[in-house]
Amino acid sequence: MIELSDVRKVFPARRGAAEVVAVDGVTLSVADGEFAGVVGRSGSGKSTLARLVNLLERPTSGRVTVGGRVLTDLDDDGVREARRTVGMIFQHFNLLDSRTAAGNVEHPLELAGVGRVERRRRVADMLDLVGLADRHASRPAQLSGGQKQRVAIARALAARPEVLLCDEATSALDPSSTAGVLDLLRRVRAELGLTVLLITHEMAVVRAVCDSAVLLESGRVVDGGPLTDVLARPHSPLAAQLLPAPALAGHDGDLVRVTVTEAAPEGRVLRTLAGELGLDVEVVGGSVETVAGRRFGRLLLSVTGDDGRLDAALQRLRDGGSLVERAVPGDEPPPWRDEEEPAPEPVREPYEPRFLDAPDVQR
Ligand SMILES: Nc1ncnc2c1ncn2[C@@H]1O[C@H](COP(=O)(O)OP(=O)(O)OP(=O)(O)O)[C@@H](O)[C@H]1O
Repeated sequence: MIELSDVRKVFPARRGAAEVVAVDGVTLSVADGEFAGVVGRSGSGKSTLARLVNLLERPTSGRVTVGGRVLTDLDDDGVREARRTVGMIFQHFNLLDSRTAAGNVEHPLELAGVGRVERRRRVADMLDLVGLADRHASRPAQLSGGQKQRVAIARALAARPEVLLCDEATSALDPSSTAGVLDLLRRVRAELGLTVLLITHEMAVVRAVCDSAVLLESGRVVDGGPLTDVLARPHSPLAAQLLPAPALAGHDGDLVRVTVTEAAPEGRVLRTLAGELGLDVEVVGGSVETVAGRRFGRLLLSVTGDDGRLDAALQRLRDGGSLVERAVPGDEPPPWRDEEEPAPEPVREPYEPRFLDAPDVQR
C-alpha cells in the first residue's frame, strides 16, 4: 500500500531561477495489488511524485507511507533499507553497460549483501520470469530496448519489492516492445501481488494496464479514481484525456457529447435521434474502447434538424439513463499528443548513489 498525505515538494531557488513547487499538497492512496497511473502534462510533477514515494526526494512537508512504514519518519539509513521494498524502472533503463543481463540483475543483490548462491538463484528466477533466461550473458548493447527494459524489471524485482514504480517505462519503446513490457508488468503484478505506480504521459498505457489513475496539474491532483468511475463521469478532465472527444469548430449541426458505458450504451441515443426523430446524425469524433475489462467511450455527434425536438429528445434520453449533453467548441481542452516528448530531465540525484561508482552508468 502506498499512502501520500498532503505531500509537498519545493525545489529552492537556484542560480537566478525562482523556487519551483513541483508537488503541491498531494494526498493519494494506492491499495495493495492495485495498478495505479499518474498522468499529466510535461512538468506537472509526475516524476517528482514517483521519487517522493521512495524518498529519492524528501518531501518538503507531508507524510509518505509504504507498506505500513512511514518513510518520512526514517533517517537516511532507515530510508535506504526501506527503499528495498520499492523497486523502480526508468525510461532509459539505467543498466550498467559493462555488466551482462545477469550481472545487472545481480547488482542490487550484491549491494544488499545477499549471499552468492541465493543471488545466482534469484537472478536465474528473475530472468526466467521476464523471458530472458537465454540472454543472461548478453550485455545491454546487444539487447533491444524492450529486452533492456525486461532486464531492468528483473533487476527491480530481484530484491522482492512490495511496490514497483515505473517512470515513463515505455516512453522510449516502439509500440510492439511497449505492448510486451505492459504484458509483462500485468503478469508480474498478478503473479507477485505487486502494487504498481506507473508514471506516464501516454494515455494508451493507462487504458491498457491501470485500475485507477490521477491527473496532475501544476503539482496538484485535479481528478482521479478507479478508471471505471472516471470514464463514466461526463465532465471528468481525466476522462477527456483518456478518451478524447473535443468539440472542434466547423460543423454544421448541433454538437452532442455521448458518454458511453455498459449501463449507458450509445445505441439508444443513435436510435432515438436518427431512427425515431429522423434527425441527421454524424459521428464527428471520439472512440469506444475496452478499459479495465469494460466498454467505455466518448462520442461527439453532429446533429442536424429541429432544435426544439433535439432538446426534448436529449432530456428524454437523460431521464432514461443515457449520458448525453450539448457540447460547444472549446468546452474541453484538446488531448495532449501521445507522441509529445517529455521535457529534458532536470538535474537529479541518481537512483542509487552507489551506482555512481560505476564509470559506465547510463542516465
Ligand atoms: N531537482 C530539481 N530541481 C529543480 N527543479 C526541479 C527538479 N526536479 C524537477 N523540477 C521541476 O519541478 C517541476 C516538475 O517536474 P517533473 O519532472 O516532476 O515533471 P514531470 O511531470 O515528470 O515532467 P516530464 O513529463 O517532462 O518528465 C518542473 O518544473 C521541473 O523543472
